[in-house]
Amino acid sequence: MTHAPALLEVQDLSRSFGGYQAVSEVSLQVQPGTIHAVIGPNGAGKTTLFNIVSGVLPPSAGRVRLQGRELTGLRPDRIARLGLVRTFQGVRLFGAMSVLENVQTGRFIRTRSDLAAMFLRLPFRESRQEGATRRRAMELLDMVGLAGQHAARASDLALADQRRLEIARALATEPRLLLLDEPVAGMNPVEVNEAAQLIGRIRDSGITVLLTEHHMSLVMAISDRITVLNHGRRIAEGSPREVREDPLVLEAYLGREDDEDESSREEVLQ
Ligand SMILES: Nc1ncnc2c1ncn2[C@@H]1O[C@H](COP(=O)(O)OP(=O)(O)OP(=O)(O)O)[C@@H](O)[C@H]1O
Repeated sequence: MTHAPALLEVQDLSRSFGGYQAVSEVSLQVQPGTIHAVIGPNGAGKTTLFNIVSGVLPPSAGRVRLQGRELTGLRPDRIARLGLVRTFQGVRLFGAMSVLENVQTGRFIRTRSDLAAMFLRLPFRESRQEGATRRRAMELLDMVGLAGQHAARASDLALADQRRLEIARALATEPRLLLLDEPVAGMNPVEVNEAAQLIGRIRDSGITVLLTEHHMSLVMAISDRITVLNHGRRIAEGSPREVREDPLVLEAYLGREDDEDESSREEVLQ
């Protein structure tokens, strides 16, 4: 089987904190048009990997490329303009702004003067560009199921809706690759199901998704490919079925007697 060139290439990435090696020589390739998950027990290095890929942290060694373009060492806003954007485990919205305005801030990474006007609440003309931005923002709110709440304050939304809004704002930057950091943490089963459908729709709209998540049944249900980390190292990669049956993966989850996360240990066996 021949693969299209990878959209994201992570090559021999390492990161240490003091003497502690949080990520060790991790390589992975994300194919365009896929949902690719990075999983692993607590402390495996998933967030550190995401922080490096999105420019929040520099690596100690290794490189990151998007469509062959070097991202290593670039700042997050520059990386976002090149087409890679992320959400965070803890939701980071502009709480005092409306739902619609939050999505518009994502769009404005390409038009900074409008962004400044909005932050300063300057009366800015409804230019043709601004009108288009607003329409696109409403389309994205519709896609994530929040169009009816566009005028609400972001901080008044329930957690699941805040996560949806964060995704809409990220999509407003028109990414090629969307990184989702634990997108369903704290959600109930109905919300998880809705989030799974949304992530599928995002992939089907042509945006590649790289996500990390502890919710194993979600990961197994929606991922095209899964990379497994343990103690900072890549221990497995493959389809959900291959990963689920990999003895090294089972050992990584089962072999930790001190692991309090019973649910993920049981779920990985499903
Ligand atoms: N800024 C930091 N300073 C020191 N150690 C850190 C720092 N960030 C992460 N670590 C350590 O690196 C290791 C990997 O952490 P990381 O948060 O990347 O794991 P994770 O797989 O995302 O875990 P979780 O699933 O619990 O979020 C952990 O042992 C963590 O304590």
